[in-house]
Amino acid sequence: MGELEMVVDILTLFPEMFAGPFDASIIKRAREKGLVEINLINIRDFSWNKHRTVDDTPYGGGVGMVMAAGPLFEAMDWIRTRRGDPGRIILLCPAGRLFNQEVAAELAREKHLVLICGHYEGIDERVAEHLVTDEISIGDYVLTGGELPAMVVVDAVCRLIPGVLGESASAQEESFADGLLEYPHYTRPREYRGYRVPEVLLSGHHEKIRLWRRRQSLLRTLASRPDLLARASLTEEDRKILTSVLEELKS
Ligand SMILES: c1cc(-c2cnc[nH]2)ccn1
Repeated sequence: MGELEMVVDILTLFPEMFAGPFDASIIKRAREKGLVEINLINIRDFSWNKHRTVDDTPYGGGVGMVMAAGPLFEAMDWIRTRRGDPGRIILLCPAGRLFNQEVAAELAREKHLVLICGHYEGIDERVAEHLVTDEISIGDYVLTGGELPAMVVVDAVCRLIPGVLGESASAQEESFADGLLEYPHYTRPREYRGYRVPEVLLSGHHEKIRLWRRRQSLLRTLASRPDLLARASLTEEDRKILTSVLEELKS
């Protein structure tokens, strides 16, 4: 068993939604290795009534229901008694800080995360004001709730935890840690329906292959995500490659 690197407590109304993504592949292996512990906590278990409701009508009137603060505060009390104060208490919501690789790396440094999956028209504001430490959005679209965003965050964060990815994958991680888009990948056969693999990849010339791949990453990033290029950590070699690419485009 590996040393426990991360505990993730997920507060949700639909724990059953998480069966699947966390019971397969890399996250499953990380849990089996004891590197990551993921606990699904049903907010309804902290309901204030025997009907297990956790929402109520909005003060000030209006349509829809609001998720009550009480059950969420009491679920946090329960988590604290079991495991002490979490490093972050994250509310998944459209108004949150946009999630990206940088945020994933920041969260991966924590030992204990709590993710709150909201529902209904909204959550009592006292949760955002007095309970959570971070609000995170996975993009500018409204979903049925915070569960899918929670799965995205857990996936992106857990894969950064030491030991979760295999040696080769984590080595690859290093090469893309500089924020460029990936170079194209090919595997057998050398030709498929007339589509051939680039000759350089068949040459066995490792230095040429490395340069070709780096050039492809820079070209792809320039073409599709110039914003990433502006933020990427480029080497002197990269700048020379980009200069030659731009010269070629001009000619
Ligand atoms: C995070 C949460 C959400 C969301 C939560 N509830 C409805 N949409 C959307 C995007 N990122």
